Amino acid sequence: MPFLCKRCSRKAILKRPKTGDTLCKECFFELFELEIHETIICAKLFKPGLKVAVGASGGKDSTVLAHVMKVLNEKYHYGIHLTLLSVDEGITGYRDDSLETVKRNEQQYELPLKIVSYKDLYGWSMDDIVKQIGLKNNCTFCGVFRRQALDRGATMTAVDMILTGHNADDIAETVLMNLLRGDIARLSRCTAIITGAEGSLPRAKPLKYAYEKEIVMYAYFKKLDYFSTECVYSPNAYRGYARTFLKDLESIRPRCIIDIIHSGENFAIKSSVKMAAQGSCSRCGFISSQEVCKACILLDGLNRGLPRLTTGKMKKAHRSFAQNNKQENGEVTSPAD
Ligand SMILES: Nc1ncnc2c1ncn2[C@@H]1O[C@H](COP(=O)(O)OP(=O)(O)OP(=O)(O)O)[C@@H](O)[C@H]1O
Repeated sequence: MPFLCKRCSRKAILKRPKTGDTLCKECFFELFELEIHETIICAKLFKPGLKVAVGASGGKDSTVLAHVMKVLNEKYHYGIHLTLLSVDEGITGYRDDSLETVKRNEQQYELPLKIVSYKDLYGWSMDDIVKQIGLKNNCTFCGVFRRQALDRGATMTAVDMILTGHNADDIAETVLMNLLRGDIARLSRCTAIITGAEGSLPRAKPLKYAYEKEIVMYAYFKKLDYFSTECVYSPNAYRGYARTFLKDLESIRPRCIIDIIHSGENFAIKSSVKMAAQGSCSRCGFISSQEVCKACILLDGLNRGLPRLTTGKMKKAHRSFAQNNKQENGEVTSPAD
């Protein structure tokens, strides 16, 4: 006997990873989109007229996000102006191919696309950086530069908010990683649906409760055009451990992903714990919790031929930056003078 859809009694074609319910394709699409809509409404993410950029990498998450945002904006009349924003990190054989996908998405979804590149913004592509520093630690440069490049691209196109395709699995992994590292500051903000609202460009994660497996199913059944290759410059090893652990937990108890996110949301941090205040970088003006942001410190290390200095202890890198800055401004004389 065929399985029937739990909602409408038509023939079911899938079992929802999140709940175990058997569903037909139409009910799955409806529920998947409705849950994202409810996440958006509960968090009061949008006001009519808001200019919103979807951080579009061409991968499954951001492609599904762009598609669903377009559907929901029309269906529920959010009144927001959607665009696509891509960062070209300059990774041959990876980002060049995925950007081709984003360019097709631009046509398919009729959304304007802006691409910013590391080469233009920083003078270095990831291919250049890896040539300089090798494969170890290159993710540090890529992650820090990408974060800022999205802010820079958003400023250039005058958008009010950036959406990223972080999904429930990503967030649960991040909770686990921050717990294991004892990083209270990040733990306190990694489950927030919206971050950076004070003084900097807000970023939101509408897929925060969407399971990765369901995102893949949605993309597959909707026949969305996305790019599915891993970065050629090695995955983030530490996240890999958290991912494997989470997948093992999920195979025993699928709810564990949502449970970990809810636990993260309910952490109470003592008011006496000192948190770094977010301000702006004295050099580039973009968001920073230090006087000079990490992107400027990393770039300074690259430009001075000392990139490894900046992948060790950040205090040392900040000291070296300050010393070099003083010398450049003639405030101190070097021992050779
Ligand atoms: N090069 C990029 N340009 C624009 N946005 C990006 C880029 N890389 C990542 N993002 C944004 O950050 C989110 C998380 O990226 P990450 O690479 O950690 O995850 P992912 O699971 O591979 O996402 P995706 O499937 O969308 O590629 C993406 O969904 C996207 O919104």
